[in-house]
Amino acid sequence: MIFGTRFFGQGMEDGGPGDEENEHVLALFTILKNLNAFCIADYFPWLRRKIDFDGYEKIIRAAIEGVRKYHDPLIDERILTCNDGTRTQEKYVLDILIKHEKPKHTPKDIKAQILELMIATVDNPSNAVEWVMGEMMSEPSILKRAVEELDNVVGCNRLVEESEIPQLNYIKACIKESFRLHPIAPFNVPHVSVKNTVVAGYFIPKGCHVLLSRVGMGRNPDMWKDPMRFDPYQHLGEEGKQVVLTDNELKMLSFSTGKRGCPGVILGSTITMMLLERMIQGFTWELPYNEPTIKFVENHEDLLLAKPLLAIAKPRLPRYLYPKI
Ligand code: HEM
Repeated sequence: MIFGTRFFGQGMEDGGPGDEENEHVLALFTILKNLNAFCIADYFPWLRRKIDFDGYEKIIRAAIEGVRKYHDPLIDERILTCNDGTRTQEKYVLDILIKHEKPKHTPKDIKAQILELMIATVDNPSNAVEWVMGEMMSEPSILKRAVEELDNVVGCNRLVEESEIPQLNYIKACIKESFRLHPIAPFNVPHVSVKNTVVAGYFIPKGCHVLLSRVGMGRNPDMWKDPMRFDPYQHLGEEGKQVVLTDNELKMLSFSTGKRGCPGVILGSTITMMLLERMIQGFTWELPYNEPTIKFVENHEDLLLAKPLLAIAKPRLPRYLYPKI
């Protein structure tokens, strides 16, 4: 979508990502993991490259280099071919950024924007779906109801399409519940107040760093009944009412809200929904016999499942829907 390539490098023989993409994704996750790290040079820029308590500046510099060694040569080459007229297509985000006229973006801006889009997109959908799959497998009635919804709306002779998302309300509620109970990170990205202000009776001085706790909101017992239980029903509301994955009342934090809220709500919702729908429509899922239970334990630095979910998938639709098997 951004570059017009599925992943960096040649990939594996089976069509999956290879070493280069693994390195790229690992570097993106390192940046994300350290988003809230305390770096003294953020407050006193003249200390940059001089004092680096706990080494966070070094970690982030290395991770950014790890990402940019894949991005930047492609961006530089695309800028050349767009500018000399060899490339006329405006098919991908990169083409659009390069050809944008008012304002005209510099190569430095384009590289920064692409890096931002990459770190903004990579983690939330996969984390939400991994947790929801774990929750569904440990509570099979949830999985059964989700699969029944797909069978009723789509049937078993073709794959679910994006246009059907509005009719898959229960599955949407499962994803929303995953965003509530299992956010990818304990805090939202840091914000800085631009003027003195009062929010909910709290005085926030100008220049203050404001961190919203995603777990504090999503697991708040004053707001949610039995907050540690995975319960998609609490998002369903009245019969026929659409479930939306955003929460502008900030009872929980999925995409956040306001001027700096996530600009990728529709794309992010679609990626997450399609990933889960295709997985549960296309396959039955079981735990391996040597690991029959799921340990719902979170990582220390982020809130990913500490031990990645391991499950066995078996096709459940007619054979012609799996051309590569
Ligand atoms: C399920 C998927 C996603 C979730 C849950 C999610 C959630 C969020 C959250 C919580 C923020 C922080 C908002 C704030 O600072 O208050 C954010 C920011 C952002 N997101 Fe998403 N996001 C998702 C997918 C995407 C996608 C697909 C894109 C790209 C097209 C994207 C682009 C961005 C950008 C550029 C920002 C920074 C906005 C700014 O600082 O002004 N996100 N997202």
